[in-house]
Amino acid sequence: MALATGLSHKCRVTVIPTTPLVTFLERVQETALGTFGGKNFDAKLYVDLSLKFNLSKTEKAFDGLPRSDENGTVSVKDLKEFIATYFADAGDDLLHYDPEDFAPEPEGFLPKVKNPEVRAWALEVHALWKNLSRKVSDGVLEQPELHTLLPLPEAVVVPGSRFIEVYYWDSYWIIRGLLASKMYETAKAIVTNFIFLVDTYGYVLNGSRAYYTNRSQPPLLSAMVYEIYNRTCDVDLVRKALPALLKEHAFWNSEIHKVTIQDAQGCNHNLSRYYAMWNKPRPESSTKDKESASKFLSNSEKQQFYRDIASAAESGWDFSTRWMRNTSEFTTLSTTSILPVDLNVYILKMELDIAFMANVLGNKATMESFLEAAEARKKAINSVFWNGEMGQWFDYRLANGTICKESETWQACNQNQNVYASNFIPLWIDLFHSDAALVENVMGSFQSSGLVNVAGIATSLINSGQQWDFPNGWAPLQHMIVEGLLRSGLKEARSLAEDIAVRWINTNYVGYKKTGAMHEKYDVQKCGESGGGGEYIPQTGFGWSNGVLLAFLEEFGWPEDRSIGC
Ligand SMILES: OC[C@H]1O[C@H](O[C@H]2O[C@H](CO)[C@@H](O)[C@H](O)[C@H]2O)[C@H](O)[C@@H](O)[C@@H]1O
Repeated sequence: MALATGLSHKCRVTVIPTTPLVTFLERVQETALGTFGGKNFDAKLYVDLSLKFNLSKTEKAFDGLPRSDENGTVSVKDLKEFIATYFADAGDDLLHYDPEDFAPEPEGFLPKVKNPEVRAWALEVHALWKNLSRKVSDGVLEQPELHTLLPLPEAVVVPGSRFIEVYYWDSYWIIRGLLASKMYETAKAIVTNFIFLVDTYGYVLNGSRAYYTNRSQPPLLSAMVYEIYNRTCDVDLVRKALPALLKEHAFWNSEIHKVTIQDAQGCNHNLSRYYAMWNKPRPESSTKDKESASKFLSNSEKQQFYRDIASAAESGWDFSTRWMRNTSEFTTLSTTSILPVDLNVYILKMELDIAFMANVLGNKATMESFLEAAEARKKAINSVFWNGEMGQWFDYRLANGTICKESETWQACNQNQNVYASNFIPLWIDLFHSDAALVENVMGSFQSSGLVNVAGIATSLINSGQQWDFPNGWAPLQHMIVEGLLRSGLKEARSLAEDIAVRWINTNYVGYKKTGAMHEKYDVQKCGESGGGGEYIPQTGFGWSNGVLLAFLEEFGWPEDRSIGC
């Protein structure tokens, strides 16, 4: 249940309270940092622990641990013993699962991949779906209060390494890979879980943990259903999904998300922003967030900063200079006062997908009203974000802090003219391809932007040390831009798309041969190198990278006589 207080509805302090277990585990996390020190410390590990006994017994034992007089530190021996006695291992509640629709070499698998070396590697990556498939244990269903893992009805595919639960936007690219792997039932099971989350919470959560209930992630459920339907023609899936999609659409257009911008002609445009329903440190990174917020003196400044941190996590771009007013100062993070291009593209896609699905189900009224909504959002995207001179769509910064006003007047200087891969995400949507001259303008701007590097598309041009900035390249961003170029129908765009896909496949391959793993992100300056930066060590596994690789190989294939590598 959301708690809302305050005067103006735009400025309401909307917070979804967390569970007593999460609050307790944050205390354990803080103690662990004091005891074990910051080296190799992963704060998330502690909020993922599940209890062996009830919370009050565990808390009593924790409070009884001997602490040093000076700073209250627990000894390494005592804390290790306490953890071993009172907690099951992180990940014990999500069991390995053998997907029934997995075949070692499915019929019709990547028909255009002719090179035997690439084919053998693609089959290894395909086999990773087995490693990454999980099902919630019966223990979680029977005693949910002992776990921060949330019960889900069906199996899931997780990203990998520290990310041992299902994630929302990752799953779109996981599903694209599963479709290339002909694992339609596994793909549908993921969607069924997300429909369950919408039914339960009103939106799809960032991930399936009690500490993620205060926010969503880039909304791609409709895109998942659309892709699965295109392959399977499963009308029942569409019938089950449509009510959840309508609910999700309402969530992203609710008071806290919707912002109205008035253009120079006096026309109002509604757009959406990220807005986490939270104003405290993120439990999975509580110790880090407290440290970052320590420079703020007042409670209300701290609360706003925490909301902006959680909202950046909601954007999937955690963290990036995109959300900072001063790109060299993390504490200027102001996610909630930015209207993001990509979020509005995803919502526009949701509107088009809903119209498509309503048509499949013969619901003409819904179809028409969502086509109208999509047209209005396209107009808004072009009025507020588009910059013809630069050939890009720029994020729009709301004036000074979180918007509390009903609407704001558009000003050119509020477009954030820094170059980000997200400035080109509208290309992903067919609606933006109707004007060939515009597509050519965007393509030229993209090619000269500095984003296209030897091993793929960089996230930005700013090397901030944050993981959603230069020199990192992320699979989802490669995929949306490549697919957008491809769909534009221009011949040169197709060859640029293929060129980028080949660079990406090469870097994935060399990285895999060197380390035996697929990586969460890559360094686009050096072929075969994984990415870095950010608040946790680089992860492997990795759901969306595997998905994008298989989707690229399915689309472009690999000729027998083309060698692979850098
Ligand atoms: O623990 C820190 C943050 O980790 C997640 O974000 C990153 O991993 C996700 C899973 O691959 C991915 O969806 C996201 O784009 C990454 O930045 C998590 O989603 C955050 O909420 C969390 O605070």
